[in-house]
Amino acid sequence: MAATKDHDAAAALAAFHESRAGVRGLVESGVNAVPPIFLTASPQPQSSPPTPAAFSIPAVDFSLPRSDTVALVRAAARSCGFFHAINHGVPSGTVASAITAARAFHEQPRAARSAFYSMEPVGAVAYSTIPNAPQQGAPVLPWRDTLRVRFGPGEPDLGRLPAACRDALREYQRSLTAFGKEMAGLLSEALGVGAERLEEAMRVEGWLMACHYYPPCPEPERVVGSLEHTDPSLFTVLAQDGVGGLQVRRGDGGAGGEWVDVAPVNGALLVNIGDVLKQAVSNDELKSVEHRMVIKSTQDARVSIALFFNPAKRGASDHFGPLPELVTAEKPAQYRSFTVPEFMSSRREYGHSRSSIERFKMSSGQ
Ligand SMILES: O=C(O)CCC(=O)C(=O)O
Ligand SMILES: [Fe+2]
Repeated sequence: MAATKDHDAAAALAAFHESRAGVRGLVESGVNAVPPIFLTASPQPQSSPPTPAAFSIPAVDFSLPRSDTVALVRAAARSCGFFHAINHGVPSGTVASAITAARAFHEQPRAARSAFYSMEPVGAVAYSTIPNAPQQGAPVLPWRDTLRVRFGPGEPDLGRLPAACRDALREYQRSLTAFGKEMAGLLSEALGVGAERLEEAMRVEGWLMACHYYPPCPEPERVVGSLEHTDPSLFTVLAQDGVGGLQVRRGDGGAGGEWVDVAPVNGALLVNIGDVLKQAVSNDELKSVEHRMVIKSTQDARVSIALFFNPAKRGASDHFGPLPELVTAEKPAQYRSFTVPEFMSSRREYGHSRSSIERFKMSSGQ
């Protein structure tokens, strides 16, 4: 019985990928019931339960005197792990054009976008519905299509992308690179190790971009946009439209925390701390917080763009571990050092487990 079910799911998954049209393709063809490979065993609440004290993601204003901005980054990165960057210097038109371009890519006619459908990157580009990491009760697929673009190392091969989308995404990545350098300096100062420390240690680059498209769903509570996960990055910067659906886990980062909605803030960029910064640098001073996507709408598609900042130093001898300045007799190193390729191979690019944390965690007595 179970074997038949597995076989059916594998066949349905293969047929879905062969359609090369993504979840958007299903919606275009007028499905009014969600196919089983998208169904979750535990229906998702579309809104977080009302919290006793209203919760909102902290804002960090980049136009304040620098020491004030650093203090806000420090407080947010230690408590919530997420913050909205405001007055961040990235032109609002650049962000808006990138969101429009990502939407245009995902909404172009089926035949045009299916030419890009690929699980693995072709050149710098892959467009697909990325399966969920296998997990008890989790659906095989999320209700989401993703265009991944790799901007480095070297010159990205973006020639195959439609011109409108190519130019806007390139411009956005260029602008975000400057923002990311600024962010790295602020985080470095927030850790008390001097503004240049992170950059000198690892060279911080935002090379991997994920343009997500969450189509409207006829039965939103029965699917997931993204399973809960932490990001395999130093930090991630997210631009999103106004539809919403992102939730973060509050509390100590453990499995018991409640889920709360992250309401989109017009003009803000959402920054979150990833596992590489938490572990390989901060020695658990900063928080890498679990988040997930629920589908909110039966009408509107949601678009978001995640840019993952990571060390550009990726050689076999480039080992990263807790910064020596942050290791003390009272707080010994919580993680052993690792190379970026070692870290990435310990989890999928969009992995949903925290196994990498366990893998690099020092066991007592080590
Ligand atoms: O689309 C979103 O808001 C979240 C995406 C995300 O968490 C990711 O790409 O890691
Ligand atoms: Fe994420």
